[in-house]
Amino acid sequence: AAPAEAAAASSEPSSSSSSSSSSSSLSPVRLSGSRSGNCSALTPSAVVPNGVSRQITPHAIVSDACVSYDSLEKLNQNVKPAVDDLTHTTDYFSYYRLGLFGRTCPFWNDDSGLCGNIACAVSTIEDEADIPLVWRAEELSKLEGPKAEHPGRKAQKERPQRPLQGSLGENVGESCVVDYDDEGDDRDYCVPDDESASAKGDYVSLVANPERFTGYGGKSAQMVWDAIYRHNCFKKSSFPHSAGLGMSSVARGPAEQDFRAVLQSAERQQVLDQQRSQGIEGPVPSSTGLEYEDECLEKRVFFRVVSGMHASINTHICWDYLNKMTGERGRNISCYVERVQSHPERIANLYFNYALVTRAVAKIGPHLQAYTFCTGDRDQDAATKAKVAAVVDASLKQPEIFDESLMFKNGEGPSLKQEFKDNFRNISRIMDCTSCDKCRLWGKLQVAGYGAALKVLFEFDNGSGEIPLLKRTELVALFNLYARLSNSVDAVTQFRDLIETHGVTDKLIPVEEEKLKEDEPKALPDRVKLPHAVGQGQSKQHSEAVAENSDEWDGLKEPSSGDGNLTRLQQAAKDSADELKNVIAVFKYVMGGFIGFPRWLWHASLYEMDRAWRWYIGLYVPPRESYVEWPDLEAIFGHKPASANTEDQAVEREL
Ligand SMILES: Cc1cc2nc3c(=O)[nH]c(=O)nc-3n(C[C@H](O)[C@H](O)[C@H](O)COP(=O)(O)OP(=O)(O)OC[C@H]3O[C@@H](n4cnc5c(N)ncnc54)[C@H](O)[C@@H]3O)c2cc1C
Repeated sequence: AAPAEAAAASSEPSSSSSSSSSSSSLSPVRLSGSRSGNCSALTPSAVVPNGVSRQITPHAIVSDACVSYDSLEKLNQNVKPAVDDLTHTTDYFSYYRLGLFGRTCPFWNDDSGLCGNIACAVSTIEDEADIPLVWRAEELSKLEGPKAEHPGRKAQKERPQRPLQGSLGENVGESCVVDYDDEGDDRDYCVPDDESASAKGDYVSLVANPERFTGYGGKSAQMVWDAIYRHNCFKKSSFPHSAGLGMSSVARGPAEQDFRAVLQSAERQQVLDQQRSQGIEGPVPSSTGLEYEDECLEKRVFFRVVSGMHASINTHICWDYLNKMTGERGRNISCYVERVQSHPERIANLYFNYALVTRAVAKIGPHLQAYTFCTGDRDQDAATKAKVAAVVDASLKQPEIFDESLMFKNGEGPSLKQEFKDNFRNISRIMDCTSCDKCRLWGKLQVAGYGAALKVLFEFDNGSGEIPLLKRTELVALFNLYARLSNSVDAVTQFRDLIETHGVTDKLIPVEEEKLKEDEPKALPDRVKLPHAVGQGQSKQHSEAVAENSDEWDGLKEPSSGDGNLTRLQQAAKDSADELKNVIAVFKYVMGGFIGFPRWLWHASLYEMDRAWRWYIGLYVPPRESYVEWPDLEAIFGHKPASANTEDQAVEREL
């Protein structure tokens, strides 16, 4: 993707070239160039020579948008808590329906082992034989949490409130989750028309499957990225000045186009492989046109969206990285520096995407007031609506952010609009070649999210008063994409601070306490935490969870070569911290008792004397106010300790 990246770099404003290449690429992100901040001032930017990565300063305007980097970071301080809350705590936005399984990679033959076969991804990275099973790429790639099949029309009709019959969990508001559109949204917007329409998709939990390091990589991942960057070219007819390697005629149907693309891609891949085997770095044979700096706004935007998505995924991988030998999770600074920070144009593209999606959310937001999120649960519906409104309010704090009205207007612009859309559909199909379920989930969701954002930006006219019709899947994808980008922007700012504190290091920076708690159920089953984790009324679910996790734990219990020691040490340290908290709580309680006792004794004595006097003179005697009771352990500890619950004790004994 080197030439394409150079093209992205070229879209940085040229006004501050003096600050460019000299500064260290390892220094905190510096963004360069400046612009008036007025969207209407947008012009195609000057071209810089291949390979020149400009440094950028915080006050610079993000190219092709109309907002500075630091304004976006400030905006994100409001957006992040709201969008995290929305995507983590509402049923509507935390489950996603998509066709994940049974799809074949339309670009390579699965038999070749290059795609669709998990083994190819695993075998090409480091030798995994020495790695405990739970940390191998194959395991890390698997989807976790509940999964439900899309119910047929009959089930939807017969059980409108419980069409999924509790398969996602008893407390899930199913009317907030089920997508009543049987056509499947991903097919509608992001997958070409000739795709098999048989699968109706599954519902998966986005919260149980966070986007983070999975170990997926090697040739399979490389081919997918290569395909994304090189297959999705704009037709030659739209590029009068583009490279001569493009398609010579316009194919009739999507399948025919794909076929041609596959043939072309195979040829290009051959040349690329040859170049790589000879150690030649440089322009890949491609028909993107970008290497020849076909720099109309639309084509730049298309590339920037893809590159920004790639940068966001890589930022999350480095942010939530796993050392597969020790099971330690943490921030991987050198990974981030290598993959993202040392390429300022990738950061620029990431921020550009953030601006673009913010604009889409702000544009559609007011229309969502009329939207019903959960047909069968009024409370959840109201709560979801309020949380969506909070995100939209936050996004509106920066009114001038991206001016979509400048796109698809001049020159070849209008003819590019359909291609833009088709290319996104194509990218969605390429995602089926990702042989890692979790990566495919997030890859597809994000592409669908960009598809929805582009639809909002370019299909709906602000002035017309027309209400944009987004389907459930598109809305869920859009807001979860926004949450991903918001987390990436936040991670970029936090990595900047980490680099200042730790320098560029290979050592993982531990994830703070809160994050560890989220991760524990995967890394350390509940059985380990039983005495602390069991709360009131949880015993049944708890014992089920223990049963479910016990296999996983068995894999970790007696690691053959000391693997997992660090994780258990972390757990031991956490247990000690919990105990210390309990001791402090008891200490405070006892000391509070001592201090309050004289006062209490004085009041109780006066009260009792008053009662005695009343009894003596024959007046009404009020009931006694003082009595002896056991301390309320829940109030002291903030939860009911396991030992106080006999049912839970039984579970403990069983184990
Ligand atoms: C759809 C998809 C989703 C994925 N999700 C995950 C995931 O959730 N967790 C996980 O651990 N792994 C995931 N991966 C794998 C991950 O993206 C990398 O491919 C893998 O970590 C190997 O990284 P790499 O350093 O070889 O370079 P890659 O990230 O594979 O990059 C390949 C080439 O693309 C170019 N490039 C890199 N970044 C950019 C950019 N921002 N803009 C332009 N060009 C760029 C570079 O020239 C690079 O050499 C996913 C892969 C795909 C295709």
